[in-house]
Amino acid sequence: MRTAYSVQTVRSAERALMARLPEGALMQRAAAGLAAACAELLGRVYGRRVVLLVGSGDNGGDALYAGARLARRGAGVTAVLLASPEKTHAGGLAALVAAGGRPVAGDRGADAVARADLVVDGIVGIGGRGGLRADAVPLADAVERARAAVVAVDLPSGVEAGSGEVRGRAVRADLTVTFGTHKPALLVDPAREYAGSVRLVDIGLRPKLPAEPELEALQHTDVAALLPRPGAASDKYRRGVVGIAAGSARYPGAAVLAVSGALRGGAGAVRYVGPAGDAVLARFPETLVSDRGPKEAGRVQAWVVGPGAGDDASAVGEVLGQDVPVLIDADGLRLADRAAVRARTAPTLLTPHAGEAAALLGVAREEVEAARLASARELADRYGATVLLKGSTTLVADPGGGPVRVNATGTGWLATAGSGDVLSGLAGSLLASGLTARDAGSVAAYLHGLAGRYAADGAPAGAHDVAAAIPDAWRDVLS
Ligand SMILES: NC(=O)C1=CN([C@@H]2O[C@H](COP(=O)(O)OP(=O)(O)OC[C@H]3O[C@@H](n4cnc5c(N)ncnc54)[C@H](O)[C@@H]3O)[C@@H](O)[C@H]2O)[C@@H](O)CC1
Ligand SMILES: [K+]
Repeated sequence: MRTAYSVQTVRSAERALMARLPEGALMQRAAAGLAAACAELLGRVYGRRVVLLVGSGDNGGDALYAGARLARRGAGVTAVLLASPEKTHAGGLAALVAAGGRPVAGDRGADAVARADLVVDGIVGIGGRGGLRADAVPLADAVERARAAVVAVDLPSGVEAGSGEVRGRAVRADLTVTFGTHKPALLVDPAREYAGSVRLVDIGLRPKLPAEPELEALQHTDVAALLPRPGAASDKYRRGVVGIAAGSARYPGAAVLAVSGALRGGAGAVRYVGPAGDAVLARFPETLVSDRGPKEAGRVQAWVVGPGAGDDASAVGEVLGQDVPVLIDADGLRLADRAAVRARTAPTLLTPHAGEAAALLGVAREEVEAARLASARELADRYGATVLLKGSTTLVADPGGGPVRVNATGTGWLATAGSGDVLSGLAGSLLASGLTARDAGSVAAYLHGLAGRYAADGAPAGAHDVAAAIPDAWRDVLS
């Protein structure tokens, strides 16, 4: 499991660790890791031109000490100081000068950046607020124009460390070297896109961090441990039956696609109710098609409702009244009564994309995209339900707090019609197999993302290809 902690938690863990170490020891650990990553990226250090962008805080201190290490190995190091030398990290600046590095004032930074092989962004780290300040913006522009590789110190400067929001200009890095633990911005879009690849440097912080992180990203082994496996005594009913109430005369395909995901999600059987039974059977004869409403369709262990439902609210209402886990997607989100969702005692999983989440929250879509973490949490609390917010990094938030799951297996190719229907079927199937809403949502997002990669393999793929690739993703996780 990859984890990220809030800025406040990182600060208090750092304080606890620093109290037991000689002064400056933590910064030396950080700088050593940073310098090693820079050297690796450069290949050869001797004779290369390194430019440090140095803000007035400890983030700048890290950059200066790392720059001193590179200067001692023969790099030509220029430190662009955003603040006056008196307001710059004193120890770091002295170390850089002693190693032969050259400090210059901020207004000479753009020229230096243009000639650099490597730029180290130490403008601001976890102490930053509200995008880059005006004096740092021309440097960020110069960095974007430059051919140099860009390494961000702890975080790309300008992103909001704790939320992943980017409210203004921020530096775009090829690599971010972060210390002690990931910060939420390194896992959540849009900030994540600014970070490039991320390397975590161990500075000994882990024992001081609490058990519960702010964010969790599942890895293969975590997903493997959660996947349902049939035992010797399993039959189709014990493996779980998932009910799909989806599709309409206008959108029969949504039903077919939701069933296609559900059949690959581990439930023992898929039951379908709705007007698209013929289309479903034509494609998947193993489906149990019922011509009654959800209430009379027979037992299921979980329901999926909403994909392609159009404007028919009756199925949503019937499903919400049943005391089994329910996943609500697409049209169902609009049709579901919030009070009815809140009143449920069995788990509910809502799976909106940013536009649907915005409609439920009564804000603009752009606001949800800018503040994904806060939006997922807010929606979960308003509905008293688990929320899976789709996107290039999918988030899964439980109501009432606790770590939010973040999934990064997705690919841009998944942004294709019907792909969400497949995800809802898959997640519903996992719910029927007995996973919690949080686990079902995050495992489904993980498998769906991997399946998207297999299906696309560098070229466009349709939603039905994604569904067909789920078994490959499943095998990959277990191997
Ligand atoms: N505390 C610790 O034990 C450690 C801290 N480390 C480094 O220290 C950093 C945190 O240092 P600080 O608390 O000094 O804070 P930062 O260095 O992140 O930022 C504070 C400075 O940035 C300026 N600033 C704030 N917002 C800005 C903006 N929007 N645009 C431009 N400048 C802005 C402020 O004036 C302040 O001087 C971490 O990110 C990490 O790089 C590491 O050395 C590891 C150990
Ligand atoms: K930085």
